[in-house]
Amino acid sequence: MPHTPLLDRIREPADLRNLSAEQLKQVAVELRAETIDAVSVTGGHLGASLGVVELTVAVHAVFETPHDRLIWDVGHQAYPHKILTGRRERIRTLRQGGGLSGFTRRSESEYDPFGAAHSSTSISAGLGMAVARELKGEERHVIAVIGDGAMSAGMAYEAMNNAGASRANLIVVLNDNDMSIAPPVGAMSAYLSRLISSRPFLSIRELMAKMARRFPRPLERAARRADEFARGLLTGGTLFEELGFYYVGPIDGHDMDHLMPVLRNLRDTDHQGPILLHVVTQKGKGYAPAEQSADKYHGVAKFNVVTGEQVKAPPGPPSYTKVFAKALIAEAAADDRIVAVTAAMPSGTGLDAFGKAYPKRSFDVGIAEQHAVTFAAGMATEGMKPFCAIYSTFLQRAYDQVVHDVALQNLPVRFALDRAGLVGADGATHAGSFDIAYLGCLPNMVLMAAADELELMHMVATQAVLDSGPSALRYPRGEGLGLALPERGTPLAIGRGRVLREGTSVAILSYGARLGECLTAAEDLGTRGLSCTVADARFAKPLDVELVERLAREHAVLITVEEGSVGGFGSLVMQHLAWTGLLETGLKLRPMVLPDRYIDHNSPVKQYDEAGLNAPQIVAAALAAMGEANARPARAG
Ligand SMILES: Cc1ncc(C[n+]2csc(CCOP(=O)(O)OP(=O)(O)O)c2C)c(N)n1
Ligand SMILES: CC(=O)[C@@H](O)[C@H](O)COP(=O)(O)O
Ligand SMILES: [Mg+2]
Repeated sequence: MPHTPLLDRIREPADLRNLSAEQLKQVAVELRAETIDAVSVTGGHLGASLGVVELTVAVHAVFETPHDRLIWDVGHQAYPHKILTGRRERIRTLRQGGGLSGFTRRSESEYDPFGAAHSSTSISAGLGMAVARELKGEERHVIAVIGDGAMSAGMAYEAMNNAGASRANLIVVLNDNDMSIAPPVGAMSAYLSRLISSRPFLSIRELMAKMARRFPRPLERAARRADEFARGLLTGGTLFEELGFYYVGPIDGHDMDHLMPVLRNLRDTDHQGPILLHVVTQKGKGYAPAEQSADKYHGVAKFNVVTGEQVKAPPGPPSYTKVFAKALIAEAAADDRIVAVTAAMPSGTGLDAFGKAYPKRSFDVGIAEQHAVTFAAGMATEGMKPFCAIYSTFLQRAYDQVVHDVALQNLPVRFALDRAGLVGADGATHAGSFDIAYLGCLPNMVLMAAADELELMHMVATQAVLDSGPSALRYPRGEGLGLALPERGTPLAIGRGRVLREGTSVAILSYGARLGECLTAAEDLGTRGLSCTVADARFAKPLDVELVERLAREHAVLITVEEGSVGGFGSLVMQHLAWTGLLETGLKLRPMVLPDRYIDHNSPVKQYDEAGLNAPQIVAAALAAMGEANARPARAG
C-alpha cells in the first residue's frame, strides 16, 4: 500500500476544503498512487482515472459536493472520485461481486448524483438537475465532466443545444485527453486540437466579460455579443459559444495552480448561462506504463505496479471477438462489398484487425451508435454489405435507427452483437440482456445466436450471403471452447436448428451460448433416469417451427434456454406453440430466461448462477416439470 499520510486524513471532500494549495497538490500525488495501487489488484479502467486526479481534487475542493452535483460522464474515470468520497476502504472491491461498481452509481453514494457507464449522458442529466434547481428555488452548482470521446456522441449536442437556449447555469468540464478507447476520430476531435493550439487571448475576453457584467441586460447582451465577436476575431470563436456556452480555456488539467483559481472563478461568477471549461489532460498521466501504452491502459487486468506488466490469464482459446474478426476478414476477402462499421470500439469488436486488412472498408464513426446504424443503412441502399459491429448493450442507443432506418426498409444491414448476455465485471450497465427481445419483435429481422466459435464462423458466413434483409448475430464476451476452426465459415440454412442429442422425456432447446450448460444438464438428467433431447435452435427468427413442434409433440417437458430477458427466444417459441394448440396437450413448457431484475457485476459464472441459467438450475427445472407431468393424467393424443 502506498504511503498516503495526507490522503489518510480525507474522509470526505469537505476535508479538502481547509487544505492549502500545496497540501492539495500533495493529496493529488497520494491519490494517484492509491489509484494505481488499487487498480493493480482489481483491474479496471486505470487510464481515464489517472487523467482526472488533479481535476477530481480541485472540483471537490472548490465545490460543495454532494450539495453541488458532480456528474462523471461514462463514470469509468471515477475511481479517484470514489476514493475521495468515502469509498477508499472498499476501492479494492472494485468490479467484484458484492463490491463497488466500476462506474458511478446512485445507490452507491450520495456523491454519485447520476449513474453512468453508457457515454454522453452527463450534460443532459446535469441540465435536468439545473432546471430542477430553478424550479425548486434552490441554490447549487451542477458540474458535468465529459471526455472528448463522449463529446463525439449526438446526445451531447442535443444537451448543449438545449442548455445553450435555456441559459441554465451549468458547468460542463470538457476533459480533453485526445483519446477515446482508441485515438479519437471525427471532425470534433480535429476541432478540439485546433482550439487547443489556437490558445485564446483570455485577458481581452476577461475584460469584455467584466464589461458585459456591468451593463444592464440589453446592453449586457450587446457587450457579450461584442465579447464573442472579439473572440471570433481573436480566436475564431468556438463551437461551444455558438451553442450558447461561455467557453473558458483550454487550461492545463493537471496544474492545480490553474485549476483552482479558474474553478473558483466559475463558482463565484455571476455569469448567467452555461459555461464550458476546456481542460487538457493526459490519459494515464503519472504512470509510465500507462502513458507509454497505445491505449493508455484504458482497461487493464491486474498488474505489477513496478513493471506495469499485466497479469494475463494463461492463453486460452481465441475469444469470440477474435473469431468474429477472422470470419469477417475471410468473407471480405471473397466479397469486396463487405464493409464494417464500429462506434469507437475497434479493439472491443475486433474491427481493428479487420481495419488492418481492409482499411478502406472499415469505418470508426466515434461514439455514435445511432449514426453508425443509419450510415450502414445508407451503404446498404447502394448494394454494399455493411457489418455493423456494436455491443448488444450499446445498440440499445440506436434502437429507432434499427427499426425505422433498417428493419422497416428491409435493408440488409448485418448486426454483429458482441457481449451478448451477461458480461462480468462491467455489470448491469453493459449486460447484453435485451437484444433478442428488442430485435425479435421487429418484422424482417433474421436473428441468430452462436452456441460456440465454430457456429459463429458459420453465422458470419450466413450473414455475408443473406442479402434479403437485416440480420443480427449475437455472441458472448470471452473465450470460445477451443474448437478447430476452418479458414472460412459455411453458410447455414436460414431458420433451421440442429439436434445434438436425442431423447424421449425432456427436450432442452438452447438458443446461443448456454448450449454447453444444456448438454451438461442432459447428462445429469440421464443419470437420474430422464432421457433428454438437446437441440440448438441457431435462429430465433425465423424459428425452426418443424423442430419446435416435433420437440413439443414428442416430449413431456420442453425447456428453452437463452442468455436473454423475457420477451426473447422463449417468448417466440411460446407464441408459436400457443397458436398450434400444442400448449393444450399437457406439455410442460419452461422458458428459462434472465430474471426480471438487473444482475450486478461479478464473474460470469456467478452471474449466471444468480440468473438461474447454469446446468444445475436447468436440471432442477426439468425435474420439477417432469414431476408435474407425471402427476397429471396421461396426455391426450
Ligand atoms: C454509448 C457508449 N458507447 C461506447 C462506450 C464504450 N466506451 C467507454 S469509455 C469510451 C471512450 C470514452 O472516451 P472519453 O469520453 O474521451 O473518455 P476518456 O476515456 O478519454 O477519459 C468508450 C467508447 C460507452 N461507454 N458508451
Ligand atoms: C467503459 C466502457 O464502456 C468500455 O471500456 C467497456 O468497459 C469495454 O468492455 P469490454 O471490456 O467488454 O470490451
Ligand atoms: Mg478522452
